[in-house]
Amino acid sequence: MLEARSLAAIRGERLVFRDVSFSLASGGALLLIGPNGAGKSSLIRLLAGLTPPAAGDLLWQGENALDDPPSHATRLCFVGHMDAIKPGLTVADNLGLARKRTRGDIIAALATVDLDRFADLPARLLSSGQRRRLALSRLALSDAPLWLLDEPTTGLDAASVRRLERNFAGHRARGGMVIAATHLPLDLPGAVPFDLSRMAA
Ligand SMILES: Nc1ncnc2c1ncn2[C@@H]1O[C@H](COP(=O)(O)OP(=O)(O)OP(=O)(O)O)[C@@H](O)[C@H]1O
Repeated sequence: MLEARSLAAIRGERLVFRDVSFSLASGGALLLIGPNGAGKSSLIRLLAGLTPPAAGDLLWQGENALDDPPSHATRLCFVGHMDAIKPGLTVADNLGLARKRTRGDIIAALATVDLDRFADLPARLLSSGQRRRLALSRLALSDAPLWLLDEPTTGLDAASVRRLERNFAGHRARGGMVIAATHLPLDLPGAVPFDLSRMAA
């Protein structure tokens, strides 16, 4: 169970949102919505432990999640809106960077985004949508229960969006959780839409 209690975020000198509270159980999903600047990315980064909250608490199984950042990092997989891809490496080697992976694991992860046939291509040759798919393939290599995604479908074609939705459904069926910030329609059955514009400070 992930629980946010009265979270607030300051970016620069400005209080972006306050009083953000929600809880998410195993298998659950939350869709962060709101206009540009509402604080969706700021909240995702806060949930990922990348920036500290200005106020409030984040709990994981009832314990303060941010007291121990390395442990928090092991329970989540964050895919930001920047793709964080090394253009000089092959598609497959981009996935082998974080931890030692078998070639089989990497190809299987690439197959979840239909990029396996590009495994040995230099990543700089990928199109923008393909780069996005490569970034998203990291989800399949992660054992983390909490997936945090910032604008995951930007630049994806319709088939890739459907594939990602199936990957989300599979993760949730295995007890995982998905939190995604998006401006685009995303089929996350049963997801609670969370409108950050209501939380503007
Ligand atoms: N590093 C930063 N320094 C100062 N201000 C920042 C920083 N990052 C974000 N902000 C400000 O915080 C506010 C919220 O930004 P954020 O990126 O969280 O919004 P968002 O809802 O994700 O927007 P978008 O829909 O455009 O992606 C904005 O006013 C932005 O200018």
